Amino acid sequence: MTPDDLDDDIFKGGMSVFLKDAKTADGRSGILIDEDGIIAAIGFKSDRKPENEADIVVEASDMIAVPGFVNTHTHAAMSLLRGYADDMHLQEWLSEKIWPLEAHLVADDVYWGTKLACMEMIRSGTVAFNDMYFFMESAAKAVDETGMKAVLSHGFIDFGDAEKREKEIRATESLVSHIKSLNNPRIKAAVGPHAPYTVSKDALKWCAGFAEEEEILLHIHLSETEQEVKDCIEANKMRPSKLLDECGCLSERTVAAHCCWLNGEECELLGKRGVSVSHNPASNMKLAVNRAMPYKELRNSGANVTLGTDGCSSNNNLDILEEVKFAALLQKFYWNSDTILPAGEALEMITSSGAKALGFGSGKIEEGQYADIVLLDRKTPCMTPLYNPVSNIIYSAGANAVNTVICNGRILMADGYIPGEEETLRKASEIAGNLVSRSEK
Ligand SMILES: C[C@H]1O[C@@H](n2cnc3c(N)ncnc32)[C@H](O)[C@@H]1O
Ligand SMILES: [Zn+2]
Repeated sequence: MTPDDLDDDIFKGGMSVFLKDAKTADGRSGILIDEDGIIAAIGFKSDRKPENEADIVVEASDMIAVPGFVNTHTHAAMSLLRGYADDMHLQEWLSEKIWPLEAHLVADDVYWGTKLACMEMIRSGTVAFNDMYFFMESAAKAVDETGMKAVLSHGFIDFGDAEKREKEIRATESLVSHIKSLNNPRIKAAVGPHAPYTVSKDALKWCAGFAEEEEILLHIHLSETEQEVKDCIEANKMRPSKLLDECGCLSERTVAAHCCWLNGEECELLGKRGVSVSHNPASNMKLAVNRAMPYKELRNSGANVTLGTDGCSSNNNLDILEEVKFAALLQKFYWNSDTILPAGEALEMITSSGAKALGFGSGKIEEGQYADIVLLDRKTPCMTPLYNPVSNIIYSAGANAVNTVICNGRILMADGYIPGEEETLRKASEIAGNLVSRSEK
């Protein structure tokens, strides 16, 4: 298949797809996806010819099929802020550059910023993400159009101000009811209290109660810096994880991002509550938070450890394959252990553990599951030779090895081509320029 041969109809979804001769990790060949987007069968002998049954046949003899990747912490529309403020101290970066600019955001910015982010994520094999930002109705529209899956939350920040709190409660309720009204299985709502240092205890309790009532996820930043831990102890006489627990914010529906400055007791607590943790190594290194997430303690405690990119202003891209290599390397470097976070576990972080955190199926290529599949081209330099596919995926593959991406059975990218990408790049550059000039007036 070459881009010239591609018929735009193949991107519409609702059709059966046969990935002819695509190899799975366990050595089976060929995957058949039905018109509802479900994996109907894996592994075909030469006497059975599903190409006669399927609406679309993808010639995939050079392809390795892996589960679609999951990014469990990002601020997608921050793609517009890529390169806007770098090499700064975290609190100054947020309060002097990012928040003043975000005050000028409008819904259209978030729509195009999220579309841009989706293009970038699809290019590195991501099918699902967990997003916390503003004007999330517009993010939902962007996600719907690109065909990805996402959990969307309004970034709730009240700084202890009762009036702000009421406004954030209304914004959260309205987003949740909007997303539920879409009735789209690919798009879910979550509650997004930004962090224990920006959200009051009353608001944290409200967020926990509302997430439980609505049976939706709670997405929060936790212990990214040492300073926020010190401030929390001073203000509340307890560490941030304990504070969140007292407010009811820790459960199996919680995704906590960063989690760098946790002590052993906190790791135990997160494990006991069944929290999902999102490790964000690139952002942590760039913002010099000075500690890596305690992977081993968290995993041993039973927490569900996953991976996120954070936003494009602290990363500065959304490439999950780059991120997963950073994760494996940072853990080894920081904890001075050559065996910590081996390739197989790193792959779980961006597939099955990520899917579990967001409630999007098993994150595996299995019959009966929604087809979330990435085809990696083995005929690229970074995939050659192929002694160990898992090793190549984690340590050598780049986004350039990602050839085809399928989400819920719908083809989002085929042979490196994503419909609508050109327009998105043009609009996003234009919108980003306008945003910055508005903020400078
Ligand atoms: C949802 C809110 O989170 C902010 N945000 C983006 N990156 C980080 C980070 N590393 N730490 C804390 N907050 C962050 C966004 O700028 C937005 O204001
Ligand atoms: Zn973040």
